[in-house]
Amino acid sequence: MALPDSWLTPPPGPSTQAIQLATERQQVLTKPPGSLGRLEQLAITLAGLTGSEKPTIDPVRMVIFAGDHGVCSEGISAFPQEVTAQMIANFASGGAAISVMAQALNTSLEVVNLGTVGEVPELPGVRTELIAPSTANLAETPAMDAGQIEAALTSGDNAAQRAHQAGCHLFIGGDMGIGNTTSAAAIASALLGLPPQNLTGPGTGLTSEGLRRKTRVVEKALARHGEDQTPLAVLASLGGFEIAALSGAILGSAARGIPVLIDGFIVSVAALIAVRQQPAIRDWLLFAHRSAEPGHQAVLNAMQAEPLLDLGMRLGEGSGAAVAVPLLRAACTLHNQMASFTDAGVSDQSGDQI
Ligand SMILES: Cc1cc2ncn([C@H]3O[C@H](COP(=O)(O)O)[C@@H](O)[C@H]3O)c2cc1C
Ligand SMILES: O=C(O)c1cccnc1
Repeated sequence: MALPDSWLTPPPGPSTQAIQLATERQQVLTKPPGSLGRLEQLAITLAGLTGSEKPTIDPVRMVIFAGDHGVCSEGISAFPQEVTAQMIANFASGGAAISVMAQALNTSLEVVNLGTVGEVPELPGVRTELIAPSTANLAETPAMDAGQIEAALTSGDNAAQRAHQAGCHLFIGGDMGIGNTTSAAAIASALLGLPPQNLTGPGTGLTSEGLRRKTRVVEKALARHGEDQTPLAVLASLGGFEIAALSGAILGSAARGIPVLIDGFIVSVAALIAVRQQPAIRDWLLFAHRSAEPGHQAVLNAMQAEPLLDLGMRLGEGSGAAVAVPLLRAACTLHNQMASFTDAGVSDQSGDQI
């Protein structure tokens, strides 16, 4: 299988010199040290990742990967499978949550269609990179064959390459695929060795009866899959086109020195695959929010991630990451533009501790 280089090569480390300079700068800005809370460390982290004492996240690149899931035939979503294709059109026409946020934040938004059961016409802003109309039903057989997973990973890596060529300083990946919370729960169960019951949630809004059925489907998929925890094997067996592309995009961004702002449950599961494959990429990940999907916390714990926001969001599309962009911008602007004690003629903290 011809995997992208980023799947095999460790990413560069953050710049220790930029971290040192940014840490010193934080100490001399006109505020009590530590008073900007997590925004201070965020600026220092971004300095290390961008290799600049004064970091920026702009331009930001957002990419939504879309694909359908064969497991929908098990009745595991509150919504019909056609919604995946319909939402691609909605992304293109500007009506989806992530489209509205991209417009408001003045960021570029790409949509990559990896294959849907419903038909999608050629639309501006939508790249058509069809792999198949959907994955196979992961409760019965592996979701993807070798050629399909390779195509999905490469699609993600190519998106990271486009972001790199465009000089982007932050990558946000988003997901669209009815049924993908089932796939993500199965992947997380396999990788974390936790019971499906702990990781399977209502997704788009299943009833408690629906949730019981979904949990049984994930249990069946895991029994079929077995014990193999190799990231690529888990992804092929239990994943989706968009989840694999997200893993490829995350690895590809880190390999090219682009920090990645991770969205909710689905993107975090894609990140977990990437981290298990290449632990050094963990440094390149910032976590935007805690999804209301109950499995998310265990996935965050596995990566020692403390997200910035906890708003009860459970949409996907990269929407939680988009909502956190102004926080990252604020961290950079404060760090870059505040005056130092010396420049502003403000007295420094006295040596006498009272
Ligand atoms: C209108 C609509 C817009 C969405 N945008 C993201 N998702 C999210 O919900 C789906 C996963 O939930 P489940 O596993 O329960 O199907 C994915 O498509 C995900 O991107 C949406 C879902 C719907 C219905
Ligand atoms: O947190 C997510 O990524 C999520 C939650 C529910 C449905 N779709 C996505």
